[in-house]
Amino acid sequence: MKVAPSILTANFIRLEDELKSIEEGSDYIHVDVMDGHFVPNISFGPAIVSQIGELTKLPMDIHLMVEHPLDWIDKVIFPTTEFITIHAECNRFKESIRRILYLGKKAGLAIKPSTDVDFIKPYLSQLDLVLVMGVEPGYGGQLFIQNQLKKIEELAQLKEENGYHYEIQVDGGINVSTAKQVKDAGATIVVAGTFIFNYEDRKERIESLK
Ligand SMILES: O=C(CO)[C@@H](O)[C@H](O)COP(=O)(O)O
Repeated sequence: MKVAPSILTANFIRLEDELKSIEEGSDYIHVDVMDGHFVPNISFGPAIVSQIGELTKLPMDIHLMVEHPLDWIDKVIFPTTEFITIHAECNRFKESIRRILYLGKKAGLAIKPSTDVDFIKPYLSQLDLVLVMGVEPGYGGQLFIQNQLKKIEELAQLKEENGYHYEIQVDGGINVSTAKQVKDAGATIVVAGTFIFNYEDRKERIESLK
């Protein structure tokens, strides 16, 4: 299981130390950009994403929770940007996937808890990552919605049957118990915020998820 700590829950006053504290054992840093429209919350914009990229050697896994991703994608292309994930529920998501791939980055597509896998089936062959939200996007610290496990199983089956290459990422409500459940269902990357950043021993927390 790959682990991507979500920087949303970190203490931004001590950003550099927070980033250093999760480097060992992590595979990516998950960076949530929120515009206050697609989700009710506002996080930070491209200037902070750029600084995060400079402060850690971890590749950035950028999750755009924004209504108009085409206005944002070009602004979050940095040397360490690995994935850019946009939502299937946002505006012009098909063009957005094309734009991410055109710019040479890996493309992810996220689905909210109420969106079915059927809706994104036609695009799966192009994707490097599918993100199944375990909670309603917008805030850390929520409980994992159990019926999302079926979607992970469905995505794992479609991947196997068709030889697709996407990672199956799960974000929201991840702890040791839900990480085991999503792994058994077929997830390959977990994103965790409060489970890692609300505790002193981050290395131990990351290892427990792996
Ligand atoms: O995208 C989001 C929330 O919308 C997440 O990345 C959260 O930051 C995860 O937080 P926890 O549920 O792990 O506390």
